[in-house]
Amino acid sequence: MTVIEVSNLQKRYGDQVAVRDVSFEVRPGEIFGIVGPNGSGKTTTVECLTGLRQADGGTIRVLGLDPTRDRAELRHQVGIQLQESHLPDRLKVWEALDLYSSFYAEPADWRALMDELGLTAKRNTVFAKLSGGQKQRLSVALALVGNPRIAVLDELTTGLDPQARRDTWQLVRDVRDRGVTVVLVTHFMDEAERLCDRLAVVRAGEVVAIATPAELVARTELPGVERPTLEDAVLALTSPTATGRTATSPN
Ligand SMILES: Nc1ncnc2c1ncn2[C@@H]1O[C@H](COP(=O)(O)OP(=O)(O)OP(=O)(O)O)[C@@H](O)[C@H]1O
Repeated sequence: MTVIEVSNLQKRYGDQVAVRDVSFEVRPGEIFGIVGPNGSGKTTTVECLTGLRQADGGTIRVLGLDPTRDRAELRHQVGIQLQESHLPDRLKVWEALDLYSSFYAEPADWRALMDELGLTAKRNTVFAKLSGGQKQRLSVALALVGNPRIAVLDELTTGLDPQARRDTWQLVRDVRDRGVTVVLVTHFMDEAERLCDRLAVVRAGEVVAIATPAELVARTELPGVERPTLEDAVLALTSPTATGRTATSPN
């Protein structure tokens, strides 16, 4: 059984091919990571699967639904935290959480989320006066406030301090333990290694490997490198000189 199925996704912006051919499946309750260089199509892919952008080709099914056609229905099932979230400058932290939770039939307890994300002391601070990391925490809280079945998190911990990163990882694990399936776009290999059950590695709009972090490392053979890391493995797969896909099938 799969929660998300992406088959031969394609997306162009004018002449620019952002996603050339992306296919993957996400299983229930897993934390599925998408990694790859800047501009390789990760954000575009997650925007297509959440219905924020319309694909030019291929098919996407999320909980059996089409994200473009069934966007209204999926909105209640999928929580999204995007790279740059903007809220009205004068909206206070608690007001944002209260407002977002009012959009959902069965919201999470926003006060508990505010607490878990270390925002309680900032509850009366307006969005414009939050630090970058605090804005990031708020965007994670807003992605989870609707009690979604799927959470899509794009560069979840960018801008967070080391303690906040670890707290956020724990929060994602807790969310997964409650049965939520997580799709996580990240540039941090420590995050991918600690958090993700499986990773899709993308390069120039194509999936070049799908495997567990440990499998990706085990497959990597680099001259002169005795114990390759996950970063070595991903760089070897995505460097401009890398060719082809790994021996095993992408799924
Ligand atoms: N709105 C847009 N209009 C035109 N081109 C875009 C737009 N959004 C993305 N692109 C282009 O599409 C390609 C893929 O971008 P995308 O943001 O999906 O990559 P990414 O893998 O998420 O990158 P990053 O790691 O830097 O966030 C890039 O070449 C980018 O310049």
